[in-house]
Amino acid sequence: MNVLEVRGLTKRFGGLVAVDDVSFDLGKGEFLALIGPNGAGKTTCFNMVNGYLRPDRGEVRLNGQDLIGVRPRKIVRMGVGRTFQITRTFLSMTVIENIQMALISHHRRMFDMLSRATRLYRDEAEALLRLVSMEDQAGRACSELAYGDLKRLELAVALAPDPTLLLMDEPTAGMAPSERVALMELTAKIVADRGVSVLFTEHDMDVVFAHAHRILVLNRGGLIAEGTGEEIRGNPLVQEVYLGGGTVFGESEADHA
Ligand SMILES: Nc1ncnc2c1ncn2[C@@H]1O[C@H](COP(=O)(O)OP(=O)(O)OP(=O)(O)O)[C@@H](O)[C@H]1O
Repeated sequence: MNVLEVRGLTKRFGGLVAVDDVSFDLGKGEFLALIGPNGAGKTTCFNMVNGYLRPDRGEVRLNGQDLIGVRPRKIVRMGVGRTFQITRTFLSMTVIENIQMALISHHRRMFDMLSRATRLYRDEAEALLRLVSMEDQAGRACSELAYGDLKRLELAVALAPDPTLLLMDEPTAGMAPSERVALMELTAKIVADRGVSVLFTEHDMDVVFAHAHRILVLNRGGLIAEGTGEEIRGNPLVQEVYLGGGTVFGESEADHA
């Protein structure tokens, strides 16, 4: 059975059809990229999968269970994780406290902000830190972390609820090209080891072609292509959309700098 099944997903904002009759499947352990120019509808698609937005039409099923109308928190409990930016509040905490907080929230326990020495889920948090090779940074304040380390921490936090599906919206945004490759290699290794499926959006085509098992291309809300990296690179419609946007496959952003 597919982990995720999306059928006829449609969302309008006033007169604009942001997502137009989009259908796709995501298999177990698959790394699926959702790409497209700015405004193509990628984030809107994500937000309908994780319950932040209700579609006007269409179906979303996780392991056969209908997700339409289910609240975002419940969707997380059903196994959909999402990398999210660590906010200002969380920056004031240490690395390990951030992961403990995610574990505590997942297990519906109360987090005692005043008791910094909390031992709750410490072992599990340390295991997650080892997964992203940050065990030596457990006691550091997040505000001191380098950007690449913060992204690795975000990945560990997203894995805390033990998701079967991980949604990653532009996971490498703001990173240097070399850091992007390292983060995606780490992500690919972890998700393969844990059998997690990943749906990710990404503007860096080098990252997409290096890691996606399959690629979906959105343009103006509609799915215009689906296939392997090779198929997508050779697709004339996709080339036209990207060439029109000034992006040439095979050139990294560094080439434009
Ligand atoms: N809440 C909203 N209200 C009105 N229009 C919206 C809203 N959210 C998104 N849109 C519009 O819907 C379209 C799709 O936006 P979306 O953010 O999903 O695209 P995207 O592919 O994620 O773009 P980007 O790559 O720039 O993040 C855009 O035209 C956007 O302006």
